[in-house]
Amino acid sequence: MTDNQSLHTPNNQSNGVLLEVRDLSVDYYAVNGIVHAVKEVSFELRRGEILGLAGESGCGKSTLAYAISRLLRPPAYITGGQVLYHPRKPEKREATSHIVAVSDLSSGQSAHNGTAAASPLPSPETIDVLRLSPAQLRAFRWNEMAIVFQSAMNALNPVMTIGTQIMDVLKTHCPEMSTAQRKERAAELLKLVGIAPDRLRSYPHELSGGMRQRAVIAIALALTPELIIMDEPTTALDVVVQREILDLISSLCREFSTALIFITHDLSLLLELADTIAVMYAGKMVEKASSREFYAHPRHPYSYGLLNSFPKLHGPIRRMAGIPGSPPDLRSVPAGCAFHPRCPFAWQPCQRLEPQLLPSTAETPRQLVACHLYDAHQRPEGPPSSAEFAARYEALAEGSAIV
Ligand SMILES: Nc1ncnc2c1ncn2[C@@H]1O[C@H](COP(=O)(O)OP(=O)(O)OP(=O)(O)O)[C@@H](O)[C@H]1O
Repeated sequence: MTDNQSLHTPNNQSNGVLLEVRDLSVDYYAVNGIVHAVKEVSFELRRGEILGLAGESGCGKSTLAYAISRLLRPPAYITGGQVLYHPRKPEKREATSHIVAVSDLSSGQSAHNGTAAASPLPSPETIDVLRLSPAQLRAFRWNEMAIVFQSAMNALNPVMTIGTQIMDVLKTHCPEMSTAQRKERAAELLKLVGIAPDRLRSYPHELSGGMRQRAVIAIALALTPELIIMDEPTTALDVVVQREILDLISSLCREFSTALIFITHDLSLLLELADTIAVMYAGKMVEKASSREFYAHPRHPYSYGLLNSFPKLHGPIRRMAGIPGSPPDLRSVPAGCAFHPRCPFAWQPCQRLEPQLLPSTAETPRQLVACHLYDAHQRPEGPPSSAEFAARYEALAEGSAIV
């Protein structure tokens, strides 16, 4: 990948923060023990920003996304934290004006007793997502946030035409629209995702996988949400169609300034799509950086290993080292840094102190990393160089002992 390719830097216009996740924790109360799937995860998402969530299978990416969208079901429980959403559009504020605001919650009003819905509040500046009532949540989900799952294209109703399915969403959430307006809007949405409007009359089985996924994206866009969460939306598609869908998602997000949380195992794909990359390991966020910074200098040893587990299309040829071992059982994560048993740099503090997500270096304050290598108290000589990272992982690939 070259510099002039699509390694985006965050959109730093005056458009501020859309979503704040603060110390969010989720446990699964499974029969064989408590799984700490998400642990005190905090991050901010700006309007129009594309955030890519990466990490090995089972590190908590989907659980985090489900928690933000309040789609978790028992045995999953949110055990702490906040999800704060800052709406922008005046018309959207009107649509969600019955949603309880943080300021009103702090005055003691319950979000769950229906009072808020019965007496509409002034347009909230901040929506406390975890405290919305089921009715408020339904409005919030469609008006402000849409979710596209991996299997979404198979979740289309097989006995309803695509047009009916799009128009149903509009009918439920925009009852003021006439049938003709709904039809017009449905055709517009299909066009937007590159499907000919005459396909409104098609049933899902009459569309290819790529077209079904496009139709799902059209449904997600129906109410022009400000935030879309996509969990592995392209994994079931072949690489050519995958590329087309990604280009589509990217251009739609840029066009409408829609923020996107995109989850995938495929880090190389994220580097092309996302403004920001967040890496999770064992339920925690261990690094967050712009795609450009991340690609140039992954700071966490885990990020380095992850990035070097994928072949590069550009730049010098080098060995793919991979990461030895496997992620821990989330019912009993190792003390200290959860990655230390697999880390080629682990030393004493890593076994007892849990590192916090902090600015990596003075020069890269926006690149956050949770690693003692960047803690001047623990390592006064400063973090290792890129060459040292490469050498340690090279040694692992050669089968040398971890230092
Ligand atoms: N219903 C459940 N009961 C118990 N544990 C669960 C349940 N669902 C998920 N988990 C556990 O929670 C952890 C996080 O799972 P999650 O699906 O969020 O990870 P992920 O990073 O999205 O993985 P993948 O990329 O494979 O989808 C895993 O250890 C998983 O085994």
